[in-house]
Amino acid sequence: MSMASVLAPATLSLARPAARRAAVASAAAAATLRRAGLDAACPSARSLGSASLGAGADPRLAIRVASRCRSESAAGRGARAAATMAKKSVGDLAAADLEGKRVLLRADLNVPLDDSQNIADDTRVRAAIPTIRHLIDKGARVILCSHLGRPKGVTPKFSLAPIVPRLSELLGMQVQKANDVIGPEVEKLVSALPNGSVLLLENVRFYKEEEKNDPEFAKKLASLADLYVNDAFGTAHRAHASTEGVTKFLKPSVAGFLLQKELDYLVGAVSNPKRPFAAIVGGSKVSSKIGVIESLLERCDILLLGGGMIFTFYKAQGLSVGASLVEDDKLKLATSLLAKAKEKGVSLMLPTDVVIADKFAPDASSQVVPASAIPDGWMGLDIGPDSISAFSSALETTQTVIWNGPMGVFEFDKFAVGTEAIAKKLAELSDRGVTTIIGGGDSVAAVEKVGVADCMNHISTGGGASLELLEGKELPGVVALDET
Ligand SMILES: Nc1ncnc2c1ncn2[C@@H]1O[C@H](COP(=O)(O)OP(=O)(O)OP(=O)(O)O)[C@@H](O)[C@H]1O
Ligand SMILES: O=C(O)[C@H](O)COP(=O)(O)O
Repeated sequence: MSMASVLAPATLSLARPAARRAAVASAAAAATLRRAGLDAACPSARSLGSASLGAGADPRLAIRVASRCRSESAAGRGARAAATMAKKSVGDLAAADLEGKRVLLRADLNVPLDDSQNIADDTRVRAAIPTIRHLIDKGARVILCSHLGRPKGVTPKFSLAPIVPRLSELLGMQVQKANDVIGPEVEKLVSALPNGSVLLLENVRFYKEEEKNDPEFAKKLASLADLYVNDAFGTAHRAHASTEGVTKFLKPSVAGFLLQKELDYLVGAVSNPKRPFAAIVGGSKVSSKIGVIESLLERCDILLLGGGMIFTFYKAQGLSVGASLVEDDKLKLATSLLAKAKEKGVSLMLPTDVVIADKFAPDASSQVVPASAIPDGWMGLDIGPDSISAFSSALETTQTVIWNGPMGVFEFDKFAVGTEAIAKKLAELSDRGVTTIIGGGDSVAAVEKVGVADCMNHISTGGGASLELLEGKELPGVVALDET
C-alpha cells in the first residue's frame, strides 16, 4: 500500500463542468488526428487490434468462447457474464446459409465526425470490415445498419452518408446507401441488391421506435432480411430494436467476428486470466468505476489506480487534496474498496506522487509533489515519476493486464506523461507475450495518441459496453443471440 502519512482532511472539491469536458474531448480528438509514427513505437506489432482482426481468425485464441464459459462457471465466478458468452457466430454458418441470403448486419458505425462531416476516427468502420467482408465473400446480400450519435428524429447532420466513402474504400467496392431504414424504397433497393454487395441503411435512430425497442418497428426492420448478424459491440449494452428486438423475428441471429472477439477478451481473458493479472483503472471519477473496481477486485492480483479518482481515496485516508477532483459522497466507498482489496489479498497501489497544477488548463504551472503534500488551491492532474516507476515495476511481474481510464488529464500534453508511460509499458509487455487489453473509452484515445494501439492484444471498440461487461453485467444485444 502506498499511502503512508495521514494529514488533516481538506474540504475543497472540483467538479468538471460540461464545457470543460467538451474542451478536453475535442483536444483528445485533435490529438488523435495528429497521431503519427505509430509503427516505430511498436517494432513487432501483433496485428491483433480490432482494426487488423482477420475474418474470424484470431490464431492465438485457441480456446473457444464456450469452453471458457464452462470453466468460468465451474469456478463459480462470473456465471452471469459467462451465460452471455456461448453464442453462435457468423463463422459457424455454412456457405449455403449465406449465399444469396439477405443478412441484416448491425454494426456500430457511430464514429466522431468533424465540423466538415469528415470521419475524425475511423476505428469502428475498420473494425466492422472483417464481418462484412466474410459475408460478401460468401455471396450474402448485406443490409448494413447502424446508429450515429443521438439524434432526435430525422437530423441531416447525423446521416450515415459520410461513412459511405470510407466504407467503400476499405471494402474495395461501392457501398449503396438507402435514404431510409424501412419502407417501400428500402425494400426496392434490397430486392435489387446483388449477391456479395452491401446496402447501408440510414441512421436507425432517425426512428424513435429504435431506442424504445418497439416490436412493430423491429418486425419491419427484420422483414428486410433472412437472417441477422450483430457485430455492434459498442451498442450491445442497449436493448434497442436493431440490437435486440429484431432477434425475435430473425433466425438465425448470430454474433459477428468483432462482437465475438470483444467477448473473448473482455470476458474470456479477464475471467480466466494468465496470472499474475493486473488491472489499471483511471479516469475522472470513482463513482463511474465502482462496479468495475469491485468486479476486478474479485479477479485480479494487482490493482493500480490513477486519474482523478485517486483524490477521493487520498481524502478518505485523511490527506489534503487541494483543489483536486474529489467526490465527497464517495469517501466511505473509497475506504471500503481499500478494505476489500486487503481482504481479497489484492495488491492495490495508489500513486505516491502527483503532478499538480495551479489551474485546469494546458498551460498551467505545474510541479511534482508527494501525494501527501498537495498545497491548497492546487489540483492533481497526473501521476508523478515515482508512481510511474512503481507502477511499471508492478506491471513487470504480470501475464495479463487490463486498462480502463487514463492516469491523468492526458488531453493536455503537460499532464499526459503518466498515461503515456503506462501505454508504452503495456506496449513493451505486449511485445514480451503479456496479454494486454484496453477496455474502451478514453484509454483507447490515450494509446492511439502515443501510437502504440497496434501493439496491444485487444483494444475495445465499446466504451459503455466494455464497462458493463467488466462490471459482470449481461449485454442485451448478446443475450438475444442464438446459443451455440
Ligand atoms: N486528475 C484528474 N483530474 C481531472 N480529470 C482527470 C484526471 N485524470 C484524468 N482525468 C480525466 O478523466 C477523463 C476520462 O475519464 P473517464 O472516467 O471518462 O474514463 P474512460 O472510462 O476511459 O472514458 P469513457 O467515459 O469515454 O469510457 C479524461 O478526460 C481525463 O482528462
Ligand atoms: O459510442 C457508443 O458508446 C455507442 O455507439 C453507443 O452509443 P450511445 O451511448 O449513444 O447508445
